[in-house]
Amino acid sequence: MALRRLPRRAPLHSQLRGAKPWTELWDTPAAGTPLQLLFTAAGMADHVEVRPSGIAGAGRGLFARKKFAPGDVVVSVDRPLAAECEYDRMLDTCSWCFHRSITEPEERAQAASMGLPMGFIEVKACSGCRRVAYCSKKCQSKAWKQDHKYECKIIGVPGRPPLPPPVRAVIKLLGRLKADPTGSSSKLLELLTFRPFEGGAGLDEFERNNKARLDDFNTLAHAAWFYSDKPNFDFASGELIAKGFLFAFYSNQVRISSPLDEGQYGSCFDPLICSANHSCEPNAIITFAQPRQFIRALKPIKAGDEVLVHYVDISNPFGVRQLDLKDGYYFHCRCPKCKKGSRFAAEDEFCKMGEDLDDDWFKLADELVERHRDVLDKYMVPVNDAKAQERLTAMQAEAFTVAQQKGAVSVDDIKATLKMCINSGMWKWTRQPVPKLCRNLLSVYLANADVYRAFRVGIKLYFEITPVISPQAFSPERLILAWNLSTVVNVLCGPMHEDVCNELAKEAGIELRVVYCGLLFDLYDNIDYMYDDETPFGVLVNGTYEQIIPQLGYPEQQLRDKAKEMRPKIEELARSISVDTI
Ligand SMILES: C[S@@+](CC[C@H](N)C(=O)[O-])C[C@H]1O[C@@H](n2cnc3c(N)ncnc32)[C@H](O)[C@@H]1O
Repeated sequence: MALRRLPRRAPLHSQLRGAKPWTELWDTPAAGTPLQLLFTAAGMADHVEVRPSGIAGAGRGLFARKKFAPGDVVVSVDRPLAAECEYDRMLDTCSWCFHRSITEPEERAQAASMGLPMGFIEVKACSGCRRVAYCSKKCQSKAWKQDHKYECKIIGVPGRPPLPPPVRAVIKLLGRLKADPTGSSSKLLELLTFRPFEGGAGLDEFERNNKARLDDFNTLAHAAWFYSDKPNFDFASGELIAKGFLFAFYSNQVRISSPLDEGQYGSCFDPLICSANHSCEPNAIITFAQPRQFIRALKPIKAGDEVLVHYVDISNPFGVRQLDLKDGYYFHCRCPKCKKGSRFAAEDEFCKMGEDLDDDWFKLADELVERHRDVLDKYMVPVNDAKAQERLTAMQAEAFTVAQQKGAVSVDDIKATLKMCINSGMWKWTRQPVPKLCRNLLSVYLANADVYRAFRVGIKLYFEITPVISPQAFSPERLILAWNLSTVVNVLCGPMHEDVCNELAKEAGIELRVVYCGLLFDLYDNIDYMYDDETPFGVLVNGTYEQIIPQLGYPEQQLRDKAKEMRPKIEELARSISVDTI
């Protein structure tokens, strides 16, 4: 971050002292019940309501007012209130609708030939700032009208380093509030009632626990306020409001990504969506459909049930989930599952008791204890024997460090870590980070166009691992994996890989074309629960299905029966793939 460090300021709690408490500010009759205005504006008042959460200490939560079946849309917003592109996406992704465009000609032609939207979309930089881009005049004009006008001159200053996405979000929110401090924009102040900020208490807690981060945070909030021409408001100091907005964005932001692309396009914050609390056993999920954002039911939800989503990967063991929530969202999870602790959950189980680690692994484990001493707390595995606990914890730290490493990781490093987990006899294939390591291996094989190996790890993931960690067949993980695997199998069915097809048919009785159809059926039957026909992924899946299946010259039911018959064979092949042959 290339921002100049600004002069130290008094701690937030002392600035707040003597000021009107935040809660009082928003309790004026004009403000209405916090969040009610936003709900009414979005027309969701009949579907959901906000009231005290069933999770102790979690503040408010989102509750269903009617019943929802799996896949139903519980909440829908046309575009999140604040949504910003990542630094490296600002010139290839539309800053309004978040469709990405591929700029490299060869890659673009390939994407277009596969029917992928990023092969057709073209973005143009804003002629004012040249820092952000749009895919159409319509998107540009919507963005300008809503809030780009407040940041265009600020971010376009020649030589000024790009501002972090949350700072840009705050500049725009301040601009909106400044332009209309008492009118409809005043409802933006409801953002300050969000946990963990709620009246500045979250910031005070932040200061107690993480002083260094608070300094950075104050610097960024000051920068947003300063660049916005230091606005002030009758009801509170502009800089405090900037802090509140920044904290609300930082601690509640949701990643913007696309199922058709790896990586992150941006981050967003929407008060309606963000009123749902986290659970490690959620009944709903947040999805993004460029630029619409939804909460969709994962399980049946009854009227009166709290709608709970996941903020972090819930297939991780208890300790890792708790830390991810603490680091990313600044709270300790007190969902019903976490209240029971770590001992009984499937994702925390090892194949054997920690004390039963084979002697052969002691030397490696002791080396890892030294290497990961600083993070042992984070990966702690509770075991009765202290030495066994330290060793298993260090192995878990090593496995997660490799699995979460950013940037290029070699196939050898991933495989060595997988071997440690599986050959030590401690990990199941479904215990994290083994699934993550397999997914990383799949990405590397795909990037290297190593189609056969991608197929092997892909079927291991799709037919053996993911059904356990993502039980709903329409979960994004399952659908995305089905799509990736279907493209791999389709390539293997081509003339270049005839030998592979023949060998699989001869050795295992597996017909790859039938496997391909089976994957298309899985996708077609489940896609609507998560991505409707207006989303790029929905269009792609439905379009591929409608083009391919009728061409095959068999009645659809006959193809479905054949795919069903083939399934146990491919599942058996998946199970037979060992850590040495993956
Ligand atoms: C996106 S907001 C959700 C709305 C929030 N409960 C409110 O009252 O504004 C996230 C905040 O809710 C609280 N929260 C959400 N899920 C929680 C959980 N499982 N356990 C404890 N607190 C939770 C935390 O304070 C967290 O920072």
